Amino acid sequence: MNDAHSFEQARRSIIAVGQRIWRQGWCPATSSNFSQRLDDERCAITVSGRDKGALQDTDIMQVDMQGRSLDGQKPSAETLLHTQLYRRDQSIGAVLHTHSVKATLVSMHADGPVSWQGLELLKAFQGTDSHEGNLTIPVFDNTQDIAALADQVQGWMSVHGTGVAYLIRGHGLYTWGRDMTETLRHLEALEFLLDYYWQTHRLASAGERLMAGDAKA
Ligand SMILES: CSCCC(=O)C(=O)COP(=O)(O)O
Ligand SMILES: [Zn+2]
Repeated sequence: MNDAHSFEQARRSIIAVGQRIWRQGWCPATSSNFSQRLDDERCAITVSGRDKGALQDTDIMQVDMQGRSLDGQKPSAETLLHTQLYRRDQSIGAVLHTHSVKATLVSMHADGPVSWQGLELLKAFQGTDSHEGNLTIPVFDNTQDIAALADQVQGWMSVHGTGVAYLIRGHGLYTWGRDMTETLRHLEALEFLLDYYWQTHRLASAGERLMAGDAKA
């Protein structure tokens, strides 16, 4: 695939994925950012501040793997979180970042990494072929210093492996995969798992309040 064709294909897939996940309510109010690898040196990424449910061709731009604009447009404020992933793992072909209510709730509730096990939907993740598998994703504190956050993510991955996703507290979810189709599957599975986590923990804490005699629980 030549350069122009590959950028055009990335634009089409980012625009389509934006429409699909915006309809789910996972990227409100211009939040979220999406990218797709073009080659070892470049990725296509959303321009900062654009409506992710109504992306136009001009809302997708190119950056190098240090996050520098290659066409004069202003890339996503969180570009370094995408390029960290592409630099770390050559097999990563697409990255999706979203701001769903469930991702935000779970990120605020969890006081450490979030885990799931015993669920059939875990098989949606590349490399997991049984519901008996376990998935754990880290939660990083939010910051406006995205370069520092990218370093922190890199440090975590050096110890624990690349994994498939992470949460940023009070902010949202990052996930990735070998291509956009796999990354979208990971995102949808994670949204299911976050919903499941939230509902089970909410029920558990309501039960605890009932046991403690709080009639309003
Ligand atoms: C209104 S959302 C605040 C910024 C953010 O978290 C986000 O995901 C969107 O930033 P971008 O620069 O990629 O549009
Ligand atoms: Zn964000």
